[in-house]
Amino acid sequence: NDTSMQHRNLNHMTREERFSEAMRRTLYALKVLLPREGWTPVGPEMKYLARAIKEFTFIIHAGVFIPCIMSYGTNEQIAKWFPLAADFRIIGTYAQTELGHGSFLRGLETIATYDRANQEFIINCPKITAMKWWPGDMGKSANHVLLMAELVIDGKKYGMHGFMVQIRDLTTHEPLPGVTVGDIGAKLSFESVDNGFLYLQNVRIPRENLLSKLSEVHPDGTYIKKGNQRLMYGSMVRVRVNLIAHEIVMPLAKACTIAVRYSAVRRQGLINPSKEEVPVLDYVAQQHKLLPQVATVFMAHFAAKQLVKMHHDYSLEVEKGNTSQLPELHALSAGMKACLSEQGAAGAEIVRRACGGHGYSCGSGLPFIVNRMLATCTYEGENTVMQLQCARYLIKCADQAKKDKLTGSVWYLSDFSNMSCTAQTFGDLQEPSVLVKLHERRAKCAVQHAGKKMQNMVKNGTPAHDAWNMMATLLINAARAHIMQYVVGTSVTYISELSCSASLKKILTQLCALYALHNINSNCGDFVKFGCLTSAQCDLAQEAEFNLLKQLRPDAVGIVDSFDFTDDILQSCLGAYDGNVYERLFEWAKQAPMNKTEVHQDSYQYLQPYLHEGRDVLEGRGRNSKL
Ligand SMILES: CCCCCCCCCC/C=C\C/C=C/C(=O)SCCNC(=O)CCNC(=O)[C@H](O)C(C)(C)COP(=O)(O)OP(=O)(O)OC[C@H]1O[C@@H](n2cnc3c(N)ncnc32)[C@H](O)[C@@H]1OP(=O)(O)O
Ligand SMILES: Cc1cc2nc3c(=O)[nH]c(=O)nc-3n(C[C@H](O)[C@H](O)[C@H](O)COP(=O)(O)OP(=O)(O)OC[C@H]3O[C@@H](n4cnc5c(N)ncnc54)[C@H](O)[C@@H]3O)c2cc1C
Repeated sequence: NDTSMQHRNLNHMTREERFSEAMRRTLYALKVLLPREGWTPVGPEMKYLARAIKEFTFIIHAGVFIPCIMSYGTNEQIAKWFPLAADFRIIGTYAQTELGHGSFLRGLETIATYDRANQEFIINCPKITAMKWWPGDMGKSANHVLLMAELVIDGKKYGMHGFMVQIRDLTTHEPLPGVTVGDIGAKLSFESVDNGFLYLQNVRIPRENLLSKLSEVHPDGTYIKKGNQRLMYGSMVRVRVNLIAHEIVMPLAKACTIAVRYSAVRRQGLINPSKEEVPVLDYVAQQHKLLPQVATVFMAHFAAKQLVKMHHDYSLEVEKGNTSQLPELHALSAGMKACLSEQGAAGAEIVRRACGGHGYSCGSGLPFIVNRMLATCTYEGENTVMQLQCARYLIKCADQAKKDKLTGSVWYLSDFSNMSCTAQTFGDLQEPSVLVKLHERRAKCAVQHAGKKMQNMVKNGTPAHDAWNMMATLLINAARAHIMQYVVGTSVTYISELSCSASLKKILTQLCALYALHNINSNCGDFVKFGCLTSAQCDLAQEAEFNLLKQLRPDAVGIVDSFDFTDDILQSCLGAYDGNVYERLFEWAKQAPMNKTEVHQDSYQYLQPYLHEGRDVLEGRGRNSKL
């Protein structure tokens, strides 16, 4: 109810207005509104905030830069920089991606050369492709960066390390000497974020600015490794784990709320010619578009909770020096981020399109969501690259499964029990345990299939790296299959252990079955090819899905209402709680800047001569048409 937090209509603002407004609102919320325990904003307001604010600033400052200080800094460095960053007295970003490289980190070109005489690092972008490009909050906001650069001592390269680099003056906010920095320009989304470019030329920083939890450089230039160097990639794992809830589950839930509510209001066409026009939600085709996406919200939410717990447990172990869980966590987080962002972004577009013409209007609130979700397929690890990382781990585990009993998320690779499906009715295929087994079997076969193909190629003389490249599509499919069995399996377990009313558990179980069956029916080629289902059972799987659509239709609006988004959060003429779609659309359009005058003078000047000629002809004064 705080008017300072109410959204102005984003679609009627310029990019610079949105950038400025997001910064005002973010600082107001985080520094004025929210109670805090040290850095952490606490209380129910924080949860509301994560749902409420459509456009944050300082996402990277808060979500990446500060956690990196904690992950890569020594206690002294944390004591120095954390309080400043936590209180926004320095604004930072995570500057890793370059103009020439984003996925292949070993190809990064920015270098930090140790100057022993002055005990400093000299930072350089040796050529244009080395310029940092994309980091959020970097173009106009940040005055510091956590710069990921190649450490060089006496001509020897030591790989990517993290350096704290000040880029703007703390009084004037002007770029410091040797720093060229700015905004990279208009993007598909994230209009309020100043993703930036950063060109560094002979910028000197003290030796103490190398974040030294995992390695350090002594004054004489001696390099000391202090831990598992893979932890240098830890920031990316943490963001991948956390972004699923924030940037995939939440936006998809908003999109589904809008589309389902609108579909319950929008009447278009007839089912029974003798009856009145129906709400489009009564069309099974519409249910088939919307309800599996609603189910995805819940299943992705449950799986993400499990992954967050796994990351938390791993973090506690790392504090004790045990990094043994890192390979599995990296593979799972990379795969989950890639597969759920792929599903989420596609799902948001499916439900947008299901709203017809008004779904194409920014007044629906849907284009904002769709465009923003598209970015999740690219940032924090481009999806293909992440799926291949996941597949790399699965192939290794499949080899190990031949001699060891595996545990964790890959346990099923060493399960050699009979997994044939005995389903005789579509009801059998709605059973959670049957659906879990089907997904495990499909994943196991997909991993083994990809591995076998590569082994055969290598046996026939193909170099391993070429076999890997040529089988990439199979490997990506194996990664997707692995994640799907993880999502279905964790969701079934989560729901079974949930203490809630029987009616709620029934709905959640139906949604879980719908999610699993929709995945089976969308990938039935795999399920038949790997002998998981017969062709007749595939028919039953389709019947099972259609039956669930029918069962869930009466509760569809109630289910999305349970996400509890206010109208101010949704900012949607189609998804407002009162369902007054047409009045809201008309009111919204009238507020558009284009309508602030009845005649648009700038364009009228071009039209005027022709209109006056037309007027004269119609009033009998003018010459006949030139044509
Ligand atoms: C307040 C809450 C906030 C919540 C968050 C909300 C976020 C909101 C939205 C934010 C918006 C934008 C943020 C975006 C930020 C960015 O995009 S930051 C930049 C992200 N960039 C990347 O992800 C780069 C991807 N590339 C890589 O990670 C590596 O290049 C790649 C892994 C692809 C290859 O690594 P290499 O070392 O070259 O080679 P490889 O041989 O494949 O791997 C070697 C070895 O290392 C293991 N490995 C790789 N990565 C990791 C890792 N991250 N952790 C652990 N281990 C890793 C790999 O498995 C291999 O192991 P093996 O045993 O030899 O098999
Ligand atoms: C909105 C947004 C915010 C961002 N914020 C930040 C930030 O704050 N900090 C930061 O450092 N970066 C940030 N980034 C950059 C982001 O991390 C990179 O864009 C991302 O890692 C992808 O790398 P790339 O752009 O080099 O794509 P590329 O890797 O060049 O991708 C191009 C194509 O090559 C393919 N490809 C690449 N490598 C392989 C491979 N090994 N095998 C098969 N195919 C391959 C990809 O699949 C893709 O199809 C942001 C990006 C966006 C869009």
